[in-house]
Amino acid sequence: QTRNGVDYAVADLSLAEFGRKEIRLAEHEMPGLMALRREYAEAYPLRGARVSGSLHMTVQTAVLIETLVALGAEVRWASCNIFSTQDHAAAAVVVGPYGTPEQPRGVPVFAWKGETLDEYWWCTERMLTWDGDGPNMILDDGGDATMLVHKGAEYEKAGVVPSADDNDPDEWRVFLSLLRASLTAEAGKWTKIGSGIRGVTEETTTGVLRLYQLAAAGELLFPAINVNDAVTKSKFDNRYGIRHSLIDGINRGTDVLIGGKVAVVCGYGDVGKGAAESLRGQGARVVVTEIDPICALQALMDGYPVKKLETVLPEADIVITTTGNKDVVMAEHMARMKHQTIVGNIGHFDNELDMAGLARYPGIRHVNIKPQVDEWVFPEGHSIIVLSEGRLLNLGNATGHPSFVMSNSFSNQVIAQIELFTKYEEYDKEVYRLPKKLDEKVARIHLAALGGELTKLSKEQAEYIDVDVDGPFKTDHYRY
Ligand SMILES: NC(=O)c1ccc[n+]([C@@H]2O[C@H](COP(=O)([O-])OP(=O)(O)OC[C@H]3O[C@@H](n4cnc5c(N)ncnc54)[C@H](O)[C@@H]3O)[C@@H](O)[C@H]2O)c1
Ligand SMILES: Nc1ncnc2c1ncn2CC[C@H](O)C(=O)O
Repeated sequence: QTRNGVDYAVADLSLAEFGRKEIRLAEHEMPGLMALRREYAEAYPLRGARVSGSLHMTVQTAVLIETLVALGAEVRWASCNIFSTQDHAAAAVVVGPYGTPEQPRGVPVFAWKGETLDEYWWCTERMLTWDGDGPNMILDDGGDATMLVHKGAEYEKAGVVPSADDNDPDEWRVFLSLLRASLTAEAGKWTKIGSGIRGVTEETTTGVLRLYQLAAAGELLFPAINVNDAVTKSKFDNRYGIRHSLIDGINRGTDVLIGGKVAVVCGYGDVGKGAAESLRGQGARVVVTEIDPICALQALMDGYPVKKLETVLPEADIVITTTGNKDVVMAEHMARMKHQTIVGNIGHFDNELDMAGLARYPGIRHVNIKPQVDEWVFPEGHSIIVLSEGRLLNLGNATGHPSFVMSNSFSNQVIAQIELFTKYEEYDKEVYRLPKKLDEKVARIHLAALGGELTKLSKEQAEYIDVDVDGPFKTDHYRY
């Protein structure tokens, strides 16, 4: 739809007032973004930027979007997951701080909670399709927007969109059919869009992996900044954000007592560490599975047994995947689980759980309990409870990470957008990280907001540890 010149597709514009109230409260908890608005108030460094954003459309993301606009950008937005949109936040962003549902004056948003796969890719295409000149920046989470541009340009060059294989996931089939229709409707659309992009800033681990793969293959169409590996992003959002939002999702989804239960956490990276702490904080007996001896040893040193999933299945009450990998919990595993074991994923994509294999399991019966909570009953009688259909449950069953930790992540996003948009000629078609000085700048803002008091190095001390009095305080290879 278009109202007052603002394109949008959201659940219900009348939710905007509620969304605006929560956005106002969130701003107080997002000191990094508010500091950047003050720092760049009159400079408008993003004037001329046309940012296409694919990132969970939450209250926190609304503050990010309105920060980009405050710095001069034009923005179009879609969510990067079919269940993660908060409809009141989406409505508030379309209406804007000064508009009304009748006369919106905000930003085009194409997102609602509970999209189908077809609707998801329709929203993603709309987010990338501008009147006149196309986007000149992408802000991505997981890489779907970047993939649409790259695959679109690739298939335009090949002159054909390939057909999906029989064992391809539905998502890929839907993606290819959207591209087939898009290439028919407008020849050369994606090649043109790709050539107009100055750069992409990527939010998450899985999206960053895809960028490095594109770069390694020499296929990256534009420079990229890996926001995930800013220390003030992944060592905070991935860990402390999950510590907060994992049990939120399990509680809202099932209201099952977590204390005393056996909870299996697959993966002990940044997210897995937060997940284990979240569950142990509720009194669960946490067991970790890992492929990497270093992370496995960390888990043991943190007091968690490290076992193979097959070993711990007979006693597991809760199984959570956090790996960024695929095929971690298969239908055969689920068939061997205890009655009413809770199964969920907090990795970026749903392919960590074998949902297709579960749906095909002989004699399986599906019972929807409520939105994003499904019981799957095996023929011999036991059932499992799957959250958010295997999609990231902290956003599907709850509201994701809290504002303060997203302020860290999104401050890095805004800094990265300014860096790439204003200095894109200095960048090649490679993947970059932000300098440590900017990481420490983000940390300083949030440290102050929590009342932290930094100790000042003397000149002699600085020389002794070979750093500058004002930082950077660590070498590039320091691990935190
Ligand atoms: N839900 C959220 O809010 C949220 C937030 C941040 C990141 N993420 C996503 O979570 C995922 C993990 O992110 P991360 O930063 O922790 O990545 P990471 O690489 O730090 O950790 C993943 C861990 O999983 C392990 N692993 C890989 N395959 C495995 C397998 N088959 N069995 C057991 N362990 C295995 C790896 O060794 C690694 O230690 C990514 O998809 C990321 O995009 C989600
Ligand atoms: N509240 C949130 N708003 C937007 N994105 C969120 C929120 N909580 C988790 N995420 C996922 C983004 C996260 O940085 C990632 O890496 O996936």
